[in-house]
Amino acid sequence: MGIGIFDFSYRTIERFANRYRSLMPRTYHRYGGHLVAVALVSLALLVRFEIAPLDAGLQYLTFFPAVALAAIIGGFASGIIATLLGLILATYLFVPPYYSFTLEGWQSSLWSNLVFLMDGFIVSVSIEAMHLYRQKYEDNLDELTQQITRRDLADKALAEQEEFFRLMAENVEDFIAVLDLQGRRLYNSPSYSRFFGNADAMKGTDSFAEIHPDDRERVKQVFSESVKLGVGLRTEYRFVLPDGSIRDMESSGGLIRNSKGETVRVVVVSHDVTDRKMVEQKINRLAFYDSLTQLPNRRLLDDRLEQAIAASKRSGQYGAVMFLDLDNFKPLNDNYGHRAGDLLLIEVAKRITSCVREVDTVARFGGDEFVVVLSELAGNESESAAEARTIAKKIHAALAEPYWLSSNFKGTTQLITHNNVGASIGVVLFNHGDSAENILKRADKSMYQAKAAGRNQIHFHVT
Ligand SMILES: Nc1nc2c(ncn2[C@@H]2O[C@H](COP(=O)(O)OP(=O)(O)OP(=O)(O)O)[C@@H](O)[C@H]2O)c(=O)[nH]1
Repeated sequence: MGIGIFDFSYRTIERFANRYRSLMPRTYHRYGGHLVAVALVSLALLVRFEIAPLDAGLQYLTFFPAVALAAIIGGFASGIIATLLGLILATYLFVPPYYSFTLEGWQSSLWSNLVFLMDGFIVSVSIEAMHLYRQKYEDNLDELTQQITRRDLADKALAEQEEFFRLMAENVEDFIAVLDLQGRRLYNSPSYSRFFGNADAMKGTDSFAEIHPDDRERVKQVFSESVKLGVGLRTEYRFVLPDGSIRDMESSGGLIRNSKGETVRVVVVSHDVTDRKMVEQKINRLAFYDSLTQLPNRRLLDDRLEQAIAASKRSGQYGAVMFLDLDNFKPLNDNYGHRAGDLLLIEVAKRITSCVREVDTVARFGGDEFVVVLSELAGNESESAAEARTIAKKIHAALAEPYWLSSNFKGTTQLITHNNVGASIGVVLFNHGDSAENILKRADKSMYQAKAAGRNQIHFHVT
């Protein structure tokens, strides 16, 4: 309480002192305090002279408040000036019988002068110490206030960021997950509920569990590589939903690091690309597959043939191209309609495909023409030719089987049986890295020779 009142008085006086200083030009700040010291001591002198009895020895009630005020306003030097001035005035001008400077007077008042001087000094030093202490305290307080303000601002910015992130995560269509370094889920955005029910219930579960088994190991590898390298990586995979349906996903990772720069969390942002994949597949099919038979078209055939030629060049194994044109196909169209012809072409495509291996290619070249590319035949010509001939014969046999086709010719729908579909087949072997164009030309020529030889024949190109 006592300290409180003192502190309040001190601060009030200091406030006035600051006000006083602010009114003075800057160059007079140092002397302003001294001026106040002189003024205060003069005031004390006046008070003492006018009201206090001269011999009452009440200098402490007049001069020391003046010294204290001078020290508060002007600092230590002003306090000392007030002390010295007070000492001279109190001792030599007003205390009888020492109204003048005499040796006797000086000696008699030595002790009281020294005590007065010491008191003034102690008052001035105490107030100066308080000045310094307060200054330091205020500086610390300033620093503390600034720190708190900075922390408040940082906290506010963080809270705003978190709110922004939360709003973003909870309102985007994308899937946002925060995982620990083992791939366990720490957070899943509400969008996950669309796939797996309650997103909150996913907390702590294995994030790889719902990935298609065929993709799981690859995704795990990408995840650990991303953590190891310290960079987020993109990957594609499939989710298997609880109802067994499959969604194509595309994900990219981001890493959260601690203050030491170590990775502590992985943020994965994924989006459902199922629809895009379907459109891509559709476009791809339209660009590279025949819409009627679903076989590769000429464009894809060229590509597959180039690959087969390159592989043959590397391995030294022969490959073969068969050019196949159906015999007497036109009458089927004419007699039973285009639809019946279409159905036959679809069935022919299936039967040819069933005669070859996975590595081989069956393409629809156009109309009733098909091309078969056989890869990885034998290492010598005769053996390869024998293999190709076996496959060509197999195709002949498969095509010769009866067909049951539905026809709606001239407004009536009927089921027809079509027998003995023949095909003229021209065969070319390759292994020297000849161009795809030349190989196809030769195969086409051989097919015409097979036709010329009476149809339903196999003709090998002879070099
Ligand atoms: N139904 C159907 N017919 C087609 C299609 N593309 C071509 N054609 C027909 O297939 C026939 C092919 O003509 P050709 O090969 O000369 O007829 P072909 O009777 O087999 O004659 P050869 O080959 O000499 O035995 C034409 O009548 C075309 O209109 C198709 O996509 N669907």
